[in-house]
Formats: sequence, C-alpha cells, structure tokens
Amino acid sequence: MSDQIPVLVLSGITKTFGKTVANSSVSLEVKRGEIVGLLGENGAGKTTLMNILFGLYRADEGKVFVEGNEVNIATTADAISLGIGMVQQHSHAVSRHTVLENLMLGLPGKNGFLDRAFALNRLKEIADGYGLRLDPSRVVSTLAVGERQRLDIIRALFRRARVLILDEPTSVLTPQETEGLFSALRSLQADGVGIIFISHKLNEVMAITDRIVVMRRGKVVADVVNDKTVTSVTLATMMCGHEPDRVQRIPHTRGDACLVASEVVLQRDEAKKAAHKINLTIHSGEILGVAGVSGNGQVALAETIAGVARAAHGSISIDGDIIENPSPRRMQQAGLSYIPEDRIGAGFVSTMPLKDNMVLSRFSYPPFSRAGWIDWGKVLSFAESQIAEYDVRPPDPQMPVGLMSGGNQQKAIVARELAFSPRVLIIAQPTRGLDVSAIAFVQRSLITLRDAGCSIMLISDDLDEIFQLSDRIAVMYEGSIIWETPIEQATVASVGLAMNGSNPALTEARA
Ligand SMILES: Nc1ncnc2c1ncn2[C@@H]1O[C@H](COP(=O)(O)OP(=O)(O)OP(=O)(O)O)[C@@H](O)[C@H]1O
Repeated sequence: MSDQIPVLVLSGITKTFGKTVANSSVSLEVKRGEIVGLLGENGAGKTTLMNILFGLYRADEGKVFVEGNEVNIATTADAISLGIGMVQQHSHAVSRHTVLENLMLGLPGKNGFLDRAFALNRLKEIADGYGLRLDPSRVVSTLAVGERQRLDIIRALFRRARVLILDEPTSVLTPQETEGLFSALRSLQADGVGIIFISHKLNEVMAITDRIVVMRRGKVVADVVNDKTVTSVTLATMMCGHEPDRVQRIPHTRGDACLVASEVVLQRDEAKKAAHKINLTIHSGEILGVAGVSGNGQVALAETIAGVARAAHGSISIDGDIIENPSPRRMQQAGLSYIPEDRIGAGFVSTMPLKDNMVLSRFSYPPFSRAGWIDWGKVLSFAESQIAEYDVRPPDPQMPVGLMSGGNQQKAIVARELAFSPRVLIIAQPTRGLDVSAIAFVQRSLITLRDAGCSIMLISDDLDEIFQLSDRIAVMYEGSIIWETPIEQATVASVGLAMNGSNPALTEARA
C-alpha cells in the first residue's frame, strides 16, 4: 500500500487546442505505491493530461513535480529519464522491427553495441515475474492488437518506470491477460511504483485502484478514496452527471437467412494441412455474437466476409446472391458495412477532416456525388447530423480525426456505418474505449438496427456484451467455429470451454 510521499504532483494544468479546453486547471497527486484510477467520459481530457506528463504536449499553464522537485518535461526522453512510463491507447512500436529490437531502441549500448543478452534477460524477468510473454523474434507487424499492447506494457516495465501511466491498458486484453496485468501492477505497487490507470471499465477501476479521480469536460470533478461506498453507479454518475442505463436484449423473431458464408477457408489457414471450412448463416433481424480468445481467426473471418481479405476457398452470399470476387466495394454495394476493430488503421484516414471521413468510400455515390461532382454541402450536412445524433465531441466537422479522443473516433465510425442502413453489419469491438453513456447508446443503436431487419455479426472480446446483445453465439478456436448455439442455451462456463478448444456439446455428451 501507499506511503505518504507523492511521487508525482500535477498542479493547475491547463491545455487548450483552439477553442477546445482539454484541461482546465487540473491538479492530481500520486503517492508511491498508489494506484490512481483516472475516469471520465469520452473527450474529458484524460489522455491530454497524460500526454503532457509524458512530454508529448506542452501545458499552457501549470506545474509538474516528481519526488517533490519541480520538473520541466519538454520531450518524452525527459519523461522517461524522470522514470515516467506510458502505455498509450495506440501502440507506437516500430512495426518492421522485432519485439526485441523495439525494446532495445533508445537503450544505452555496451562498448558501442546494443546489449542483446541484457535485453533478453530483462524480457525473461518480466515474463517470469509478471506473466507478460512475447516471443522476442516476432516482427511487430505480425502481432495482433492485444500483443502489441502487451509489448508496450513490457517496454514500460523494461525501463523500470517509477510512475507508470496506463491509458486503457486492458481494452484489448483477454480476462486472463487482464488478471496477469493486475498481478503485475500489484507487484509494481509493492515496489513503490505510482500508477495512473485510465479505463472505462468501472469494475476494473474498482478492483485495482486505491483512489479514483474523475474528470468531466476538462476539469477534475471528484477525487475519492476507493472504499466500499464507491460503486459503478456512483462512479458513472460522477462521470456523466446521471445514472447509466443498461441495455437489455429483447428477443426478436428473426427473418430469412441473409448472410451466408459457405465452406469458407480463411487465407491464413490455407497452408495448414487441415484447413477448416467455415459455414455460417446470419438471418435478417438477428445478431450473431462471435466470441473467442483474440487471435483465433475472428478478425480474419470478418475481413474475409467484408472483402478486405480473400477467402482461400468458399463463397459468400447476401439474400441469396453469391458475391463474386468479393472486394470491400463489392460487399458495400451488396449492402454490407464493416466496422473494424482498428478504427484508425482500417476505418479512418487520421489526417483527413471528420466530415470527409464520414463519407469515406461513399464519396463517389449519390447523394454525395452526382454526374462526377461531389456535393460538399451534402457531405457537410450529413456529417453534422451524425455528429449531433451520436454526440461526437468536439462537434467540429473540420477536425482531423487523428486529433479526436479515442472514444469519439469510435462514436464517429459507428455513426457513419449505421447511417447507411446496412443489410449486413460486421462490427468488431463496438464499444471498446467508449464511456458508459456512449456504450448504452451504441448498444441500443445495434438493437434498433437488428429490429429493422439487419443481420449483424458482432465480434467482441467482452463476453458480457455478447450475452447482452446476441441472439446466437458462435465461438472461434484456431480458425474454425467450434461451437454455435442460441444465446439462451449458452453459459459463461460453456463459452469459456469452447474458447479453450472443447466443444461443450461433446463434453456434455461424454459426461
Ligand atoms: N492535438 C489536438 N488537437 C486538437 N484537439 C485535441 C488534440 N488532442 C486532444 N484534443 C481534444 O481535446 C479533448 C480531450 O481529448 P482527450 O483525448 O484528452 O480525451 P479523453 O478523456 O482521453 O477521451 P477518451 O476516453 O475518448 O479517450 C478532445 O476534445 C480532443 O478532441
């Protein structure tokens, strides 16, 4: 537990971007061995504050003290040398380099050479000590999102940070990995490291932190000890100003088969001796939840159906029409919308204004384009109406999406895809990074879309969400659908079994 010495003090930090006041006179303290939760609705200013602390932004006003001394953090190198480590929402690891090379970047060499033996040793210590494992020879571009984030966490631990900032670190981790991270954080805490833990997952914040600071619209609105009086309802109320509402699934009568994937073999599995054939049907007015430990083919399946990746074998049809040579454009023309988990990589162009991103890939169709001319007025009015409906902040259609907060980027991409009333929607991790109000809003939108007859494939690492929204569940394991059942017949235990490779139906039959 913490002693009374603050390892870090932020005092009166203010930061504005044009008209946006991202931080308004924010003060925050972290003691040695203390885990402080930083909560706030999307766009509240949490990441900006941490970016200031990590030398990525300069504050307009305010002071930072480390171990009682006022410090000047002008660059990330300054922050790192002061013992501040940060795991950001999006990994900045160099994708062409290996895990080991990334860890060694910026390390002092020995006799002019980078010390591989030292780095490997430290990597092993972290793996053994904290259960965070990665193959040092893997090239970063081949790592899944969850593995990249694990690399960032390892990198911060590698540099022996005394203040560790974690910006939504568990959003891409499996429950087991999260447990592993939590035990790692507890050991770091015992070593006296001060930790700032940013998350929208209130249960996790309550489970791991000693104190919770809540921000709203750039200001600190609460700073409370995490004791028994703190509940997810009190926290959500502090964040959003009202109690959160939980979306409940209402059973719905499904229509005819709409999306049919027949004998599909994922490209990545083609070379394997026993490549699995995937057969999958989603009816009109039905949500199929796809669960699985990340990396078991869920993304490859989504990309194959969306035409982003080619199937090695098999066919895909919508409403009985087989789509020949599926490409993203063909699938879109057939009425399919795809919201990938990596919104900046695959969903948006980060340097382009929000308004242009809202019609990306639909620029050349009516109503945005007629006889070869783009109707910019239509583009703008469409963007403005979606921004207002989904409460995207700041409500500025000209803002490059790369400058928006993570949660607001997610709201914008959901707003874009749902606006076109898709026949089929494939959506991966729809509420990752969203605050409690936005989660309820997006989940309700998905149910409304289902009720209007859309076939939805929902890929989520959040089992609660799958149970909350799906009519049927399919579990993927090593590139195939190992088990599929109506949601009423699934339990957390049976899904867990399937996620680990055992078909619950066969296990029950044997018992
Ligand atoms: N470089 C920038 N230029 C302009 N505006 C910015 C920039 N960086 C952040 N902002 C704005 O500052 C505000 C706070 O954003 P920030 O990313 O700090 O929020 P957050 O609390 O971390 O949100 P989330 O939970 O969605 O990640 C947002 O309105 C955001 O658009």
